Amino acid sequence: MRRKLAAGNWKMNGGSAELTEIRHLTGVLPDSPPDILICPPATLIDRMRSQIGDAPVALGGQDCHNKKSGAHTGDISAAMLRDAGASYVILGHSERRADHGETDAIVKAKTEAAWAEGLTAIVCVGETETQRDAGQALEVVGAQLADSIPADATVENLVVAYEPVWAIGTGRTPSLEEIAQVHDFMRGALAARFGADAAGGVRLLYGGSVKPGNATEIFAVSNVDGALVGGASLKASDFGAIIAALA
Ligand SMILES: O=C[C@H](O)COP(=O)(O)O
Repeated sequence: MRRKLAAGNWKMNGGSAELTEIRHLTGVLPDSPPDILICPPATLIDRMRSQIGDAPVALGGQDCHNKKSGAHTGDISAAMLRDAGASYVILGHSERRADHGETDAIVKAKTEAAWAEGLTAIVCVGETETQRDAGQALEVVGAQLADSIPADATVENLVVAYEPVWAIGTGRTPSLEEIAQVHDFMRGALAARFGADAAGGVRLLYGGSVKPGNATEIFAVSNVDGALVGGASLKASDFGAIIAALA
């Protein structure tokens, strides 16, 4: 049985003032919540840890370097994330792939670094609008899965997020049938590579314009085990409603 996961990606948003959102969120959690994760900017992880107290909310980073330490100005290692209180890290988000030229090989190296520090990697995949219009969505997602995920994936160390690039921050979402098609495909691809048991336990998240208004129908889709939420995770009432839809 896969535990559902509601993951919030704050991206490059949030400072001291937004820490109050966490206090509001912990006040509206359902009695039996799914797994909850927030990935704030790295500058906030430590303070957010203090704000959360005993609430069942895990913290994660939004990226890490593939090296443990050294002369890499501006970068953060998986060990540093762990030291700050993170247990997850998002890797290969399309914004990193686009803004920083991250290739599948780089994502794979970062995933190995995350695993070496005991972090669970949320590896992101997803096609552009041009690729979808050309009928290449499954081919693109399949190649990203094959080339971004290292060989020793397990139920504990891997989560996969399907985020069609054209649905991120746009208010547009794929049809429920399209989400099901990609998620079923991903489950099959993972099973072919890692075996049915491991693949059957890896959580598959949908990401891209998830809101309180569409969360329930998306969470009912085959092989959707939760969501990676951007904009709506910044507001406690919205993220709380998405969490409730998953509970
Ligand atoms: O990581 C989160 C995704 O990029 C989705 O962002 P969004 O919910 O703002 O569309």
